[in-house]
Amino acid sequence: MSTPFWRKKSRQKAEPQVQSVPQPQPQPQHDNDPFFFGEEPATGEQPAVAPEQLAVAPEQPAAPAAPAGPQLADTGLLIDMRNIVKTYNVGEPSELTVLHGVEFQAQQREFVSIVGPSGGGKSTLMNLIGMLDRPTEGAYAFNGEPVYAKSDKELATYRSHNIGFVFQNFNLVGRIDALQNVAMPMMYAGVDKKAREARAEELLGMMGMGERIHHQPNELSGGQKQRVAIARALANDPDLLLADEPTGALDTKTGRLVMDLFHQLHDELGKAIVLITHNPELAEETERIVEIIDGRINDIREPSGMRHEGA
Ligand SMILES: Nc1ncnc2c1ncn2[C@@H]1O[C@H](COP(=O)(O)OP(=O)(O)OP(=O)(O)O)[C@@H](O)[C@H]1O
Repeated sequence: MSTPFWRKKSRQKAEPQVQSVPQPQPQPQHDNDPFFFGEEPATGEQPAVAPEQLAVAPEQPAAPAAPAGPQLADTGLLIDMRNIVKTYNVGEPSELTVLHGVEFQAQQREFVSIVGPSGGGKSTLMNLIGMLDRPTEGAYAFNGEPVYAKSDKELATYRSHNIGFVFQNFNLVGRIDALQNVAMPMMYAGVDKKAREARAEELLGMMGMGERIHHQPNELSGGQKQRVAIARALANDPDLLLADEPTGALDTKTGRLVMDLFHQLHDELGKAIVLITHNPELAEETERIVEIIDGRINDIREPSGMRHEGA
């Protein structure tokens, strides 16, 4: 059998460099809705669905005067997170530190998986990578830009242009069709109706969903819903796709097709992908496997089994 297409590339891994930085400041909690694309659609249009259907907070709190926190040197990395500590319920009896000084980096166009036992902090880290939440301590540069220097409002806009989310349960908006689901992030980004519907149609076509563009989510199979969700994640042409157990709700064969799509997006469109998975075989298909146990990085390895020093 010939080598699968996702095995064919090799990449040079640059060593990240970090400047010494001032002490971080705790940050206020952030709106953590991945489908909040900004306060109002930048087109000035009324959204096709009410904000509550989108789980979009209709009124955002005034942007906090966020301290910039520590600054990282621009290393050329896509993701550069340093000393990330996340404590939930600070100061309450239920206070719980879930991430203990995590260092997480990803190269441009890298396909990384995050694995580890349940409760270890994978989704917490994903929420931080996805800018859905802020850490208690730590620094994060995305494409060289300091993330925590941005207000919540700026972050929502920045996130919608740079990161596409794919979840286990698809998170499509019901009662609107596939085309409108995929077009929605573009409406919030200010793309006019004709252009966004044309792009949504193109993306759905790329996902093999060209025949289903006017189907609503409840008229689609699980695999089809996930393909619509992936098309939506691509709407604003982000550099990064964040996928949390994207095959978890699918049967093996359909999950395989979805995973092949991710490989295609990585290889053909150059998307960086961070995949959270409990499936070791899927993790083995990625370029680097990061294992988190009890809120700490336990191991970083390549699928060949080669270990990185300092893991
Ligand atoms: N919003 C929150 N408030 C308080 N505790 C939380 C919150 N979110 C997560 N936790 C706790 O943080 C810990 C890590 O949870 P997290 O969901 O990040 O783990 P995980 O590795 O993704 O687990 P799984 O594989 O089961 O999804 C758990 O003990 C969880 O109960």
